[in-house]
Amino acid sequence: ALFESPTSELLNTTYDIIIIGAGAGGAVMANRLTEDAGTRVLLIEAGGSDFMNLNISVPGLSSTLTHSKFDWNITTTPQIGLNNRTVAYPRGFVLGGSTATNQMIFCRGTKDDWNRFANVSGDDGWSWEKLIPFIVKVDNMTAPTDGHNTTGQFNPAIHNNSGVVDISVPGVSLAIDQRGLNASQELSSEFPFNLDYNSGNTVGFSWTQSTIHNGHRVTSATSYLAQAFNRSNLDILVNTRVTKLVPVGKVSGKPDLRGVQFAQFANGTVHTLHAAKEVILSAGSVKSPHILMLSGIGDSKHLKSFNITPLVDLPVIGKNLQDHVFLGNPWLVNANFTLDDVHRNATLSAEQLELWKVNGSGFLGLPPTNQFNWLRTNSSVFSSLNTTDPSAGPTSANFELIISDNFASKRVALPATGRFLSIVSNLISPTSRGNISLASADPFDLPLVNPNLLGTDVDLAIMRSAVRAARSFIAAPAWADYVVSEFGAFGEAQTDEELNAYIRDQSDTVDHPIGTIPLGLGSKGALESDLTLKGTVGLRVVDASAFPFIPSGHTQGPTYILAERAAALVRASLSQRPHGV
Ligand SMILES: Cc1cc2nc3c(=O)[nH]c(=O)nc-3n(C[C@H](O)[C@H](O)[C@H](O)COP(=O)(O)OP(=O)(O)OC[C@H]3O[C@@H](n4cnc5c(N)ncnc54)[C@H](O)[C@@H]3O)c2cc1C
Repeated sequence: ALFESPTSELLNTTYDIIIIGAGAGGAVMANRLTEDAGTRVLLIEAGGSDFMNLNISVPGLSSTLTHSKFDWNITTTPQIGLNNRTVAYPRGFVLGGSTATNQMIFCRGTKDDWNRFANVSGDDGWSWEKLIPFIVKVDNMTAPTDGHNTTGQFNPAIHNNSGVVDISVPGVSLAIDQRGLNASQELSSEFPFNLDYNSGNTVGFSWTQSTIHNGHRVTSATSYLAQAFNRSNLDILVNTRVTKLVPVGKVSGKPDLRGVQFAQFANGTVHTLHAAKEVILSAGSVKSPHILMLSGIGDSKHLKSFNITPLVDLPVIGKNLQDHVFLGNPWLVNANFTLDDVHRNATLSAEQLELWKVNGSGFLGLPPTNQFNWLRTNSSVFSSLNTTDPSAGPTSANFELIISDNFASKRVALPATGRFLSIVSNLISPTSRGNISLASADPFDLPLVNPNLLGTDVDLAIMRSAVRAARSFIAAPAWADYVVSEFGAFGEAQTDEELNAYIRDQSDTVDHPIGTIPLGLGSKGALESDLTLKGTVGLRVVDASAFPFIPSGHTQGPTYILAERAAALVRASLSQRPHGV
């Protein structure tokens, strides 16, 4: 059942499992663990239950979600790599978490990404090969909204048709799509066509796959949670923030963290529930480490400076934050329509919304891009800096080029006139590491978020290669009669120094934080390979904070996959101890 507040019925129930956070990780866990009718689960979500809100459902309205009631409204600390600018750091605050507010691109990660996780965790179960049964449990490839023939746009052989999350290739074709394909053919050694970037090897030019079905956004709430809503062994409590984990005792000298405290408002009543079997922390890469720190788990010195009594000293918590970097590069184009028209013209956009309401068709049902390139930086860039390639291996890109039929910038507003083509350069295998730290000991205060975007010279060099590659792609004959000129500050940036200044001035986040409670052996890892928190019992972390390295793709798919295996691990461990912990 769904609870908008903690009623006495809920407070008097004994739950086997308490899950904190209903995003990508938490929703998978809630679904898979309640498949066993004998397991009683409580899912606690800080945000509300309005996950079918129009602004969430319509893909083309996703830009309205940042700074809305569906957002945690976080701003970063000043970013040294961005000339000390602060940037918005959106995180979903609703059933579905960030899957309800994201840009819907669906990636699985690569063979090398997952094999690296297997290496650093010492567990072959995280390798690509071993994960295939879990990978295919996630996505369900569906027909695009316009029903077009999708031959040559993805490889059906590697997709399941019975996964939980509906995905599709773009449902409306754009005038630039054919030019993109032609450019990849004309420059095939630099931008080779890749039939399916979700094969384990992303490298090349591909059609996008998105969490969109019939023009509607698909979230972890409309997929994993919707399947489980009516199960009598699942309760969902919304509008409620977990403030702290509390030990219920000790097992072999380790704190047993099955106690969960929560409240609806700052200074509101604090309730405590104890899970009979396990607590699953899935509050995402910003809030999961925050909750641990509030509970005395993290870098003891840091915690003591806020008068929090340390419980477990795990200095790595909050410190391995990694994120992708966004930079929109715009060209003025010679076209009589681009998506800029929909963004600028209120009448046209209202017409498109009416069309969408009929059957999900029209431009508002599109993902932010129909095609992209995933590319590797020339190794000479790394040798000239006396360093090695930071990507996980040859199947992983160093950067992504997102082809957008509009002015795509997080820094500069859409100009009043002109039509645009943008290539967003996305630094996909960064070396910078940032951190999450406490701003205060008050659980209703947000933590300090420092993703340290472009914090290293290597990252800046990869970004320069990404801007230069965008220019090479647009130099293909396919664009010759379409592109007029580079626009604004982009056009001025040619030398290395000019490029550095442009990149630092215009870059932003791609909203993919990971790694703040990483899997890994030794002091580099906070989690054992089964995702239990080191030095404790009764607690697992199942969300994007568990990745030791950032996947070289967008992060919702890898989080779903991680959670599918996590659910199998929890179920196996529950079946071995049916009568208690
Ligand atoms: C604007 C934006 C664009 C993105 N674009 C893409 C994209 O195109 N493709 C892609 O693959 N990924 C994208 N992502 C990233 C992707 O959505 C995340 O990687 C993924 O959702 C992470 O899952 P998670 O379970 O770790 O966290 P989340 O999905 O963020 O879920 C965490 C949940 O925990 C809840 N929570 C937090 N604290 C508490 C608390 N104290 N008590 C109770 N509940 C709590 C939150 O409200 C939230 O619902 C984007 C993200 C954003 C924000």
